Amino acid sequence: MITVRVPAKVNVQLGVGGLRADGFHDLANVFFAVALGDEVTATESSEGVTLSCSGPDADAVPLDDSNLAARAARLLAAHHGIADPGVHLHIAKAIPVAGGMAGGSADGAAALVACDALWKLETPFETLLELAAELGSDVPFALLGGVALGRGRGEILEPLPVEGTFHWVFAVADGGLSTPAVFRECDRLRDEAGTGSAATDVPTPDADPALLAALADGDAVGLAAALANDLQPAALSLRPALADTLRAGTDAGALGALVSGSGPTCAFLAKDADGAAAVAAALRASGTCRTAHATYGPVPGAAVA
Ligand SMILES: C[C@](O)(CO)[C@H](O)COP(=O)(O)OP(=O)(O)OC[C@H]1O[C@@H](n2ccc(N)nc2=O)[C@H](O)[C@@H]1O
Ligand SMILES: Nc1ncnc2c1ncn2[C@@H]1O[C@H](COP(=O)(O)OP(=O)(O)OP(=O)(O)O)[C@@H](O)[C@H]1O
Repeated sequence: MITVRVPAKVNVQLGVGGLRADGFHDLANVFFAVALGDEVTATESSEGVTLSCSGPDADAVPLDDSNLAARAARLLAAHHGIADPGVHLHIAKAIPVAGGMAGGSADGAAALVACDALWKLETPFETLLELAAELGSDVPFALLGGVALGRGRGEILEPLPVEGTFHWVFAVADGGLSTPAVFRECDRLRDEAGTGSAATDVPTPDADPALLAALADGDAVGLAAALANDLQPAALSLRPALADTLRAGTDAGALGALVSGSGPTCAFLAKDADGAAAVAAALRASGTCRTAHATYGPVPGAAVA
């Protein structure tokens, strides 16, 4: 039996370029791995690839072959020519489902690492990264962890230097948002703005030097000032009540706030651990979210516990 711990992510910068011919967008995606995470346990089985899930959101997690953990197990087996893989994967789910924190991607990355260890395959890390990119744009980062710049559709990763620990709060919404729907709404808003086509007139984004410097210096105030998410207007357009959540967190003393990835989870940067606990308590009392968690990062990527 192998248990793998895997982090959720927040995008401290999510620059979204034009819509590509393949339906994806080029990104300048600064991923940041946080301690709020899932655990995936792989056990030998003679009954094919099977799944179970526990945690408050377990009912929202599909237990069929669409689950990214099952897809990861099958992909790894196919890569090694294993015709009839057998594994039971149990997901202990703490990452909000469809929350913009890459929960499914995290489980896919964790399943790659867990099955690789269970089946004693010793797959090179570079190969695991390639398999991860086949599963989804966010999956390679869940393997890598830390802080990294993702280019292309987010899968071409460059680790970034970071100093110290940053303290975060995540406000979990009722219900999720569909990632493709949020990208579509981003394009629709851009087309509607009359500044050109969302497909052809959006420059390729780049990482913000001020944000990179704040990360490298361990400067929470500087990072808070540089937080930026091009998907935020789209998430707010689809879920206007998120503006109340963002305001409640900043009113409670957060240094900075933004929608996490495609949302609807909102992320708040705090001064220190006590500040994060206070912001989380205020958010829980505000009635503007289902719950709120204080956590920290960066933390490593998917690894055997
Ligand atoms: C919003 C982010 O979470 C930020 O990290 C990611 O960009 C989304 O990554 P993901 O959930 O792994 O997404 P994928 O499973 O690769 O793609 C789902 C869908 O999201 C849209 N998508 C995703 C990534 C990207 N760079 N451009 C896109 O337009 C596409 O419609 C795609 O069909
Ligand atoms: N292991 C999994 N855990 C949760 N959802 C999964 C999983 N595998 C597949 N899914 C499906 O993926 C959908 C998106 O879930 P997920 O939690 O990955 O969203 P997300 O965090 O918004 O993703 P991202 O931030 O990568 O865009 C779910 O609604 C569910 O149908």
